[in-house]
Amino acid sequence: MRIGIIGGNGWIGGAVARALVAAEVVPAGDLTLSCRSEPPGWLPTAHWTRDNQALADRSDVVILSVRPQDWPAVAVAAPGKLVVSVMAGVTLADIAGRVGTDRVVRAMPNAAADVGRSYTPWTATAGVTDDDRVTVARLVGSIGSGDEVAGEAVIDYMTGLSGTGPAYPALLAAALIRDAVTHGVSPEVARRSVVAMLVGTGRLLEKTDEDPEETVAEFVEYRGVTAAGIEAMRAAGFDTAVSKGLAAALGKSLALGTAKGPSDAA
Ligand SMILES: NC(=O)c1ccc[n+]([C@@H]2O[C@H](COP(=O)([O-])OP(=O)(O)OC[C@H]3O[C@@H](n4cnc5c(N)ncnc54)[C@H](OP(=O)(O)O)[C@@H]3O)[C@@H](O)[C@H]2O)c1
Ligand code: PRO
Repeated sequence: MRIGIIGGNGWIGGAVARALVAAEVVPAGDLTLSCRSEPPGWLPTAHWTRDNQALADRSDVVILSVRPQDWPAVAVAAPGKLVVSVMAGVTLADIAGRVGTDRVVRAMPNAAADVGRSYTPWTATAGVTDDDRVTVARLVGSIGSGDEVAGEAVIDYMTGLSGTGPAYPALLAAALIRDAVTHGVSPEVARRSVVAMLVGTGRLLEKTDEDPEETVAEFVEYRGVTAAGIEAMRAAGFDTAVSKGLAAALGKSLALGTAKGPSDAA
């Protein structure tokens, strides 16, 4: 299987390329990566090009990983080929029509792909075969875990949830560290403690498979220090802030799909 990544030098395209080679889904020599600027020096045994059509012609699977506002300028035909898009917002119908194939997948990874820990939901057009599904599962598995989900509405929503990856936990971490520092904790200790707390929480939730709602309820029932913190955060609008943030992210994700170019998408 030869794979091409349009936007292969980008944040996500690069992470996927490195993961595909590391997981031996594809040897670097069967990987074609395109970019607009000078090809970079990393992964020198892959085939680098600025010609997206040449990339599509020498690939069995084409991954689209340019920013949504750059998509209108990408002219590429891959008739009948499997095309996997990671672009936010851009619809299956748009991609199928522009590329000329009925085998299209929309997948939504996140930046944790860089450390093999992306959660990547994906959905497919009716033309996608069982063999294609195996291929997509291998691509998704190389950067972490994922699920096939029922339809594009789920992908549009998940773009603003798991697609944001480390962004919301990082937002929380930054607020916790800022507060700790204003209370005299050294920045290094604040950072180390908060990062350890996030990693530990993830591992714990993964291990116990417990609903986080139950974890919170357990702490609230304990009626100690943690309960005081949780209740004050909630009274100050924590849950509302999260809902409003996710609604704004969904709105932007949908808007990216209808934008026609850079100024429209800003
Ligand atoms: N970043 C995330 O956390 C994340 C998460 C989920 C999904 N996504 C989606 O993934 C896609 C890529 O995002 P990103 O963050 O990786 O963006 P990025 O770092 O800006 O990478 C995009 C790459 O696309 C290349 N490019 C643009 N137009 C091109 C063209 N006509 N032909 C070939 N290459 C072209 C750029 O190359 P040059 O540098 O040479 O211009 C750039 O390296 C987006 O659609 C985004 O919605 C991103
Ligand atoms: N990162 C990309 C963005 O912020 C797509 C989902 C997460 O647009």
